Amino acid sequence: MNESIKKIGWFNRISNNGKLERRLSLGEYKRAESWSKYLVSSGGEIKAKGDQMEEWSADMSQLFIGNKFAMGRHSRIYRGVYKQQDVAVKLISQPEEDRDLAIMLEKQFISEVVLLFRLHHPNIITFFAACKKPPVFCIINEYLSGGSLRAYLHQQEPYSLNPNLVLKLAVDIARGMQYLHSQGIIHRDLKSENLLLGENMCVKVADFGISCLESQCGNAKGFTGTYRWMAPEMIKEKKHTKKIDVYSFAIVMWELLTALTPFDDMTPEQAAFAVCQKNARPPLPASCPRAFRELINRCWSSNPNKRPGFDEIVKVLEGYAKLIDQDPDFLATYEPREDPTLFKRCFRCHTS
Ligand SMILES: Nc1ncnc2c1ncn2[C@@H]1O[C@H](COP(=O)(O)OP(=O)(O)OP(=O)(O)O)[C@@H](O)[C@H]1O
Repeated sequence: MNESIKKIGWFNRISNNGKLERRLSLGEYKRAESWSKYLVSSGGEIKAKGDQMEEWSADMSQLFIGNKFAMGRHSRIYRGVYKQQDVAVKLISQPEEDRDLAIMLEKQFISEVVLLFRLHHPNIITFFAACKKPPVFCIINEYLSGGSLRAYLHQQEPYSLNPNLVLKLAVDIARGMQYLHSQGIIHRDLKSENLLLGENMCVKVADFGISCLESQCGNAKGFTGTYRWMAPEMIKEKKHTKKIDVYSFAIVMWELLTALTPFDDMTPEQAAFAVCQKNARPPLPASCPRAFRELINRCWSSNPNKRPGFDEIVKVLEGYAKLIDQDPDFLATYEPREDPTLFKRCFRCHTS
């Protein structure tokens, strides 16, 4: 047994009806050896167009599953080892009693796998493989030991993150989103819970369950994103564009600056109403550097056309990062109105 497998300690298995059974001890594991015999037996591969299926389908003889460490609304996430690498295994089980939900989860699974398969970027979670054995689906991604950005922020004192760290994290997120948009994909659920931390506080964008190709997104009717991070046009169920992710990015920047939950004195529905009807936004702290304040205010503008795209956001943030290299106090002392050329300078230092 290799070291990675020993590390995760316990091993689970899926029964013939697709249910995850109790953990196996190491002794039992030796008999079970891997998930292959449980998950692959009835040939539940992903049915997809073309040859992609072959490339996505997990080689189940190479998958070992350890402890559950997180849960989503309809999923459980386990540590695991796949082809000798640390992975997170997301198991989605379709409820027997709710056919509509079961169909929706299957659609989301297929869509997430199709999108993940084509994404390759240092700020996007790395996808390894997937398998489908209704009523259970699994997605195997790289394991990110830092957990979610939300969990990290909730361990910090409010307003305590160093602005330079805020900038570093924001640059990572913006680069991931810039790449995603360059691929024609809208994330539609960008929030700190769907941002994961890897080595050296590198942030990676994750959870593409409700993402879509911009050309195929349609309107947002029946949509299940998260209100506190959701752009007003999305809440109103109008046709939406990539700019909804820019709005959510502004809320994530607010989270970085405050380490709090947006609109935490309201229910999600009250927050949605306040955003749409009263143009409410979570209050930026007085300590917020002006460089961030200006960018955030543009990004969460109620008019999507006034929001910058991620190309511009990345350039601006990278420009700030370069200026910090020259002057570590740059963010504290930045006075934009007295220096109208700053944005241009930022662009120049990025491109030079
Ligand atoms: N690859 C990973 N590495 C480390 N932690 C992970 C990984 N994938 C997921 N997690 C953890 O599991 C949580 C839920 O994962 P994810 O958002 O992918 O599930 P989900 O079913 O789509 O959730 P929801 O539908 O509620 O948004 C994340 O917030 C994170 O804490």
